[in-house]
Amino acid sequence: MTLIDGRAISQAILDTVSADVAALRDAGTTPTLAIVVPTDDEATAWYVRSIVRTATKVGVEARQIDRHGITADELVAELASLSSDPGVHGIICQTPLPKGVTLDQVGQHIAPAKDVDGANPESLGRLAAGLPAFAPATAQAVVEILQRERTPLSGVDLVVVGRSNVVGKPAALLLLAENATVTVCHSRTRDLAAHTRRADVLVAAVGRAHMLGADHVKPGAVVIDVGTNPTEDGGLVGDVDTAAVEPVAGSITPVPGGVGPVTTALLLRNVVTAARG
Ligand SMILES: Nc1nc(=O)c2c([nH]1)NC[C@@H]1CN(c3ccc(C(=O)N[C@@H](CCC(=O)O)C(=O)O)cc3)C=[N+]21
Repeated sequence: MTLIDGRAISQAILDTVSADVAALRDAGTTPTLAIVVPTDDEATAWYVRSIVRTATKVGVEARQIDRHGITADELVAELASLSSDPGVHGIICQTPLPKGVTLDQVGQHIAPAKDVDGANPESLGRLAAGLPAFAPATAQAVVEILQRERTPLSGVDLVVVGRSNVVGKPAALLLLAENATVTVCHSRTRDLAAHTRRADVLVAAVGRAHMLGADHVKPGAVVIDVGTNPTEDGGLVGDVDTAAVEPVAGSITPVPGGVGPVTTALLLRNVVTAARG
């Protein structure tokens, strides 16, 4: 069993991003990411700090816009204003959103050219149609890890557990584009284990701590654990019970140290892509 090193993959991506940022800066453009923070949620605050820290390291300017408890109308106005600001290349609006506000509602006000976390439904539609678009960074991270681990994808049985617009659905679309035979399972799926046990590649994106155990995994399978579920003692666990699955799987991404760091690196890579225009 191999533990996949997400931090090393993240660093490799960031090395390329750093060089690309330096070239853009030499040409007179400072890649700039606007981070709209509509919540004072602690996990979100951690993620925002981590984006700002990593952005600073690679030379991307991170503009943090704290708007705790913002209304839907105000958020729409903020996103529209950033969309037309020529000094801003990428926009991410952190979730969770204030009560009564949904990402579907506000995401459409992020210009697709700046939609570096794939929040605009138009970006998801373009992805489905095979047109150039930004996918949510977490969904991209799943594919990037599999490619860097040289996991064959063409024709393989691949199961995604979870169908959210931010992870499961876009990950399934990206993996379909890699010619995997993709099955999407979800909360209404009958006999989940019967599906997941057939998977050469298993992607867990449900958001429930340790939901998948040894019984769900095919011997030798590659397991990508997207879950970042906070524990009572302030730690973080995945959707997969890693200790239980270790003797069965061929390789697995740990939590922490797996998909999370790669997500942040790809968000910044997307900002560079957006800044190139
Ligand atoms: N619009 C939007 N897009 C997001 O992608 C998004 C969001 N909102 N809201 C919050 C969640 C959370 N999230 C994480 C990303 C990286 C780590 C990460 O890198 N975690 C480290 C360790 C953290 C620790 O040890 O506490 C790791 O997994 O190794 C965690 C969580 C992205 N989110």
